[in-house]
Amino acid sequence: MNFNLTQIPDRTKKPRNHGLTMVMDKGLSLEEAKNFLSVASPHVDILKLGFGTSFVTPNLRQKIELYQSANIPVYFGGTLFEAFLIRNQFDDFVNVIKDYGIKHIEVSDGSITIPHAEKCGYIEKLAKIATVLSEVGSKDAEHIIPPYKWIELMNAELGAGATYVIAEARESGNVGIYRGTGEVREGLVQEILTKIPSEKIIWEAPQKAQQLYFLELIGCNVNLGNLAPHEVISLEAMRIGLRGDTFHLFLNQ
Ligand SMILES: C=C(OP(=O)(O)O)C(=O)O
Ligand SMILES: O=S([O-])[O-]
Repeated sequence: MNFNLTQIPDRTKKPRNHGLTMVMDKGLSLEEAKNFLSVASPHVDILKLGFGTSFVTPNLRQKIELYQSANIPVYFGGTLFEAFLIRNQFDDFVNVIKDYGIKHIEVSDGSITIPHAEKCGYIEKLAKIATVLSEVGSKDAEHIIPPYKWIELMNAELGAGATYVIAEARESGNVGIYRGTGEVREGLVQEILTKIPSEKIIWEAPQKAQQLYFLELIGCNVNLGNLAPHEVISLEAMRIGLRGDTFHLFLNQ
């Protein structure tokens, strides 16, 4: 840190196993990615190349190498996994993962329906070649999953070999664990936390009010995901009580 300030809560240190900030890159140029890393690298734990952008983005290999050389694991958004799956190209997906030297994989069913035993089978298979993050929740706002079901799904996916479960919100933060307005489904979140350790959950929380909710509920070392690249530094300040919203949260602890 740049100068001495007392009463700053203890953040876990990189490489962290909790307190993670997961960032979504949905199309930064190589130069933008370099600039982004020059300021935010110490505060980025994992980087998602959002949805199908990897298929389209130029310089994909260099971008992946850039993040990896900064010791930041990269993975393809689960939507890409689903895009391969629905085209019966699971083996091609695995080959792409290997070809690009990717070590983290998201398994999701946000856009398609996969029988859950089958989803767990993919998690089990992929956990043999990489660290699996599995996502629970639908991208369809009409598809409401009751809390007991979220818990069942998360437990089964962790049991199948996922290292983390991601709680769906999309980039917009208005599905899954949130209402259409972006408001947190608090009962759902609190019920999930009675059964699943918070260290194992990455909460997608693209909006500031959502990040604040989880910081107040779980503390500065909550795992948060779908951060926009330009908001990483401000999140880090907010995590440790250096933004108006969290100013009093960690004082005199
Ligand atoms: C970007 C993705 O996920 P989400 O919408 O959950 O952020 C994705 O699935 O690729
Ligand atoms: O696939 S997306 O846009 O969440």
